[in-house]
Formats: sequence, C-alpha cells, structure tokens
Amino acid sequence: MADEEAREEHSEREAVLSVRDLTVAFGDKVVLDNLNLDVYRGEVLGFIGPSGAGKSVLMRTVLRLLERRSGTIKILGADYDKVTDAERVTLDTRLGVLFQHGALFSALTVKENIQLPMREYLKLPPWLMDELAYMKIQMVGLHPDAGDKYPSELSGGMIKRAGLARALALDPDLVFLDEPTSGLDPIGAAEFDDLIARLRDTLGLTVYMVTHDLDSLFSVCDRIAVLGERRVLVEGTLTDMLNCDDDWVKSYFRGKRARSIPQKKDARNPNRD
Ligand SMILES: Nc1ncnc2c1ncn2[C@@H]1O[C@H](COP(=O)(O)OP(=O)(O)OP(=O)(O)O)[C@@H](O)[C@H]1O
Repeated sequence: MADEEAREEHSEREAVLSVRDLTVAFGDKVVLDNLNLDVYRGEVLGFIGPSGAGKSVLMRTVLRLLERRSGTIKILGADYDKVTDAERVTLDTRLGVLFQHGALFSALTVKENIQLPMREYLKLPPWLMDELAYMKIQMVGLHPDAGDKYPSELSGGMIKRAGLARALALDPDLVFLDEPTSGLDPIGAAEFDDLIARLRDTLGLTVYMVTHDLDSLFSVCDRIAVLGERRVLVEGTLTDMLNCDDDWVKSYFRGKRARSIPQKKDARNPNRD
C-alpha cells in the first residue's frame, strides 16, 4: 500500500493503542529504542520479529508489567501516566490478555478461572457470574462441561480456549495474545485462527497478536508489524510484507516455509493487490 494511502486510511481509524518514542532498557542493554506503534480498532495486528528482538518486552511494557525508560503509551486515547487511579482501573478492564501457556490457575476450574477478573473488578451475584462464564465458554467454542474441569484435565487447545475465555471475561476492547497457536497441531491452530477472526468480525474485537505462526499471519492478520533493530522496522498488510525489501522480512515471508503456504491475499482486503 502506498504510504500516503495508508496514512489516509489510518487517520480515519481510531487507534486503541498508541505507543510513542518508547525506550525500554535493562541496565546498559537497550531493548526498545524510541519505538512507535499504533493498533487500530477492529483489526488483528500480527507482531513478529526475530527471537530476542523484544516482542514480549513490548507487550509486558504496554501491560505495565515492565518499567520503561521513556515514551508514552495511550490506551483508548488515555495516557496511562496521566489518568487517576480509578480511571486506570477502568482502563485495565478494557484489556484482556492470553499468555502463551494459558496461565490458568491449576487449583480453579475453568469457570472459576473465567470468573476471577469478574470477582476482581465487578460486584455481581453468583448466578450472573455463572451465566456470564458459560457465555464466554460457549463463545470460545468449548463444551459447557468444560466449565467444571480443572486445567490438568484439558488438552492444549482447550487450555488456549479457556485462557481466551478468561481474557474476554470483562468484554475488553483490546486483547493481547502471546503466541496463541504455539504448541497446537495444525488443525487446532487453524481452528483457533478462525475463532479469532470470528471474534473480530462479530464483537469488533481488536487483537494484538505476538506470533511466529506464518499460517496465522496469512489467514487472520489484517496488518503486520515487524520488530527489529529495537524498533518497528516495517508495518503494513501482508502484501506490503511480500513486497518489502528488508532482508529479514524477505527471508521470513519468501523463505521455504512461507512458500509452502497458499499465498492468500490480505485477510480483510481480498481485492487489494
Ligand atoms: N527482565 C529482564 N531482564 C533483563 N533482560 C531481559 C528481561 N526480559 C527480557 N530481557 C531481554 O530482552 C531481550 C528481548 O526479549 P524478549 O523476550 O522480549 O524477546 P522476544 O522477541 O519476545 O523473543 P521470542 O520470540 O524468543 O519470545 C532479550 O535479549 C532478553 O534477554
């Protein structure tokens, strides 16, 4: 996409996450250096980059699990550093997170795991929390019986779905997924990608997805951002990536593994060349 066309399209869209001039360092080691990134409402952004580039550091910094040296982070238009404590709590409820291994509490059932954020942030009667938990269970394609199961009784794919149900517990605007399809077999991974696409299309969910999974990038991501040299090196559609001249992007998208995937066009812009 031409830069001007992209700017024009994005200027009309609401950025639900805006990162500006973000620098994160551990001692002398600068991991992110003046990084800028926007994630727009209703899109699935795939975030990729070489191992150790700082994808997890960026996600954890945005979630305020890591300190930053400088830069601003705006969520839903609000600057985290400038809001009141009450507003910060409200903002936290607008975000959902699925960590790589599901991060479910092993001593709690799936239903109780999903209800944890509800207990933390909302005061609801038990019957309503049960109803909401089963709605989320259904939403992520799990059988209602899964509600009473413990994480140890679930398959890898079911754990990912249960983790996603918990991420969706408070009906967030923006969901962070850390390598959601890692460890799943190809069929399970494709089903998970379909689920993400369905949630985007039906709920208008915005998704920030750290991934190494080329299939996910080809099938569900509307835009892709590439982390390299401590910043976002390139961002754009799949077509932009396929036309990009950066060496790492070239070998990633035009390497042997990528060529074995039927090259779909942009997930939401099938007519765009
Ligand atoms: N708490 C920490 N203290 C010191 N260094 C850290 C810390 N967390 C991450 N790093 C360093 O920051 C760099 C980026 O790590 P990060 O985990 O974000 O990479 P990544 O892009 O997510 O990699 P992968 O794709 O392998 O998961 C690495 O060099 C890592 O060693």
